[in-house]
Amino acid sequence: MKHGQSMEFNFKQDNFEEFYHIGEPIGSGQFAVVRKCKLKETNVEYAAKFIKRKRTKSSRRGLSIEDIQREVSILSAIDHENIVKLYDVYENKSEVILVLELVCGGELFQFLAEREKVNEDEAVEFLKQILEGVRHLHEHSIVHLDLKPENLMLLGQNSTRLKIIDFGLSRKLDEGVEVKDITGTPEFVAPEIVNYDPLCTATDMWSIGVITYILLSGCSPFLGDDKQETLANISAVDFSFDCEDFANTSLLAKNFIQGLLLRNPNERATVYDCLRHPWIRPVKESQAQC
Ligand SMILES: COc1cc(-c2ccc3ncc(-c4cccc([C@@H](O)NCCN(C)C)c4)n3n2)ccc1O
Repeated sequence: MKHGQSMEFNFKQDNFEEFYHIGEPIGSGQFAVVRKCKLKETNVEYAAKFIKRKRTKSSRRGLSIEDIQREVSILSAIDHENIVKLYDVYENKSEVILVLELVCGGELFQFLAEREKVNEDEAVEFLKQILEGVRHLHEHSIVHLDLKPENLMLLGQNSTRLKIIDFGLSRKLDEGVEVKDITGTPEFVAPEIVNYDPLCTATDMWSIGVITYILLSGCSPFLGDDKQETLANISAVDFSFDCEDFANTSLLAKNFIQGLLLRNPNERATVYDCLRHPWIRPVKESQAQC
């Protein structure tokens, strides 16, 4: 597959169970369940995302084939070590089944929950992987729009290698086509989502700012007592580093977060700015420019 060229997937009409053993459920989304599965021919394990199809256009249950094709088209256009891979697609009357790279180290969220927070060196190692994966997306004019710890998964039980999953809200930014009215999880959405303004790559960068804040403190910067309060805090960009958990956090780390949690998307650090930020890529003595 050439760089940037979508690998077109013809949705296979074969009976999925003829080729795969279906295993236990490992996760779920609104109209989807993710199960382990094993290819009979090779015994290799995969993740299978079973997506319920709308039966009629007016149905409120299930996803339209257009929404499903959008995720397949996006997943098939990307190939990066920090983004989950799509291998095959099957369909029947009621479901579309995405055969994906199995990521079985659990959600970064769980890793964090067991540790409450991580030290700055560990946070930087996770963030470098997130930024490299998001750089690949943004270079292909793709925005994820649902970046949060639950969608950042560790490859294996004792691995700190990270994969971005769940492209159900992701979009290709086509020239001159405004992307609006998409809502991820309130805690992580940018002000432009709250205000129904056009979305862009900077929308993902805001979420990375929220994820970094949580990684370093275990606190969520805009979380209110309810959804309305959370969205009001986001719209007002009302956050601080007062949380006692920031007492020992470096100024560079706070500067990194402040460069992302800015109301104006045009002022926010890009993924390139973040990869060059001295907190992420410290300038070694020998490299110091005189
Ligand atoms: C849920 O949607 C997707 C899941 C995946 C995916 C790929 C490989 C893989 N290995 C393990 C899992 C997995 C394991 C536990 C939970 C989940 C998922 O359901 N949780 C994501 C949370 N999201 C729904 C907020 C997914 N996955 N999920 C890929 C694309 C998706 O759109």
